[in-house]
Amino acid sequence: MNSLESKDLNLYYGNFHALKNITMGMKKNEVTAFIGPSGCGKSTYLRCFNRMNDLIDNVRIEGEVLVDGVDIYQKNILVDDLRKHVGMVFQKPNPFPKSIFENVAYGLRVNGTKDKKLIEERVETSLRQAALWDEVKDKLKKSAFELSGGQQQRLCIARALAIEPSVLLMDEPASALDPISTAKIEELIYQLKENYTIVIVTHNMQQAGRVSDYTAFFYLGELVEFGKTKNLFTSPKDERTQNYVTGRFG
Ligand SMILES: Nc1ncnc2c1ncn2[C@@H]1O[C@H](COP(=O)(O)OP(=O)(O)OP(=O)(O)O)[C@@H](O)[C@H]1O
Repeated sequence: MNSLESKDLNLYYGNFHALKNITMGMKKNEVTAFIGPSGCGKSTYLRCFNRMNDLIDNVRIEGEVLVDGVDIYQKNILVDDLRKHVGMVFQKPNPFPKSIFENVAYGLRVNGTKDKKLIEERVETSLRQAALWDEVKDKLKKSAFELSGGQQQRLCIARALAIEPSVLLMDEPASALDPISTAKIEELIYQLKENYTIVIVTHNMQQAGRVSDYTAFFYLGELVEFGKTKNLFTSPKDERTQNYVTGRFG
């Protein structure tokens, strides 16, 4: 079964038709990259899967969006529960003005976890999963703002992992980072896919090639092509995909 899926999905911002009849599915424990020129709808589509678009005025959605086979736009869906299941990491690291420890513990506390030992264990595990533990284990009480940009982004990943989602949506998670931090995030994505379904929006085609199993190419709100990353980059079927992946526009 697909972990994430949409059927005939259309999304409008007011009168603007931003996503046009998107039907596709993303498999469990695979990494899918969304590529395409600026404004083609990648982030909009990504945000459909944890209903982040609900926070934007004037959005209208038609069609179905399924997470583990469940239509997440049904009336009885609890959005907070959905977001526990489908975590998200944004383009710019956005740690809270709290200590490193409290940033990662935050979601657990909000969910009502009181067991101190459990929280400590989960914080350590999440920081290890995010490949940050060794760098911060001696300064967990320090402010998250004392970390570098790359460390802050891994902290945000640890924060997302702490509440044990099964899906991780990443919107250009490395675009604000230097090459070494970017490499760390890419390595991390590779390791995380064993346990998570990951979707990453990226402008960097080399990055899509390195980290993803499947790639979806979007253009002007349409899904133009979707397939195994290797095939999409080496033998694209659509001329627009070919022009984009060979750098002729975008
Ligand atoms: N809150 C909003 N209100 C109105 N229009 C929006 C809103 N957010 C996005 N759009 C429009 O929807 C289209 C898709 O935007 P989106 O951010 O999803 O594209 P993108 O492919 O992720 O772009 P980028 O690569 O630049 O981040 C764009 O034309 C954008 O201007």
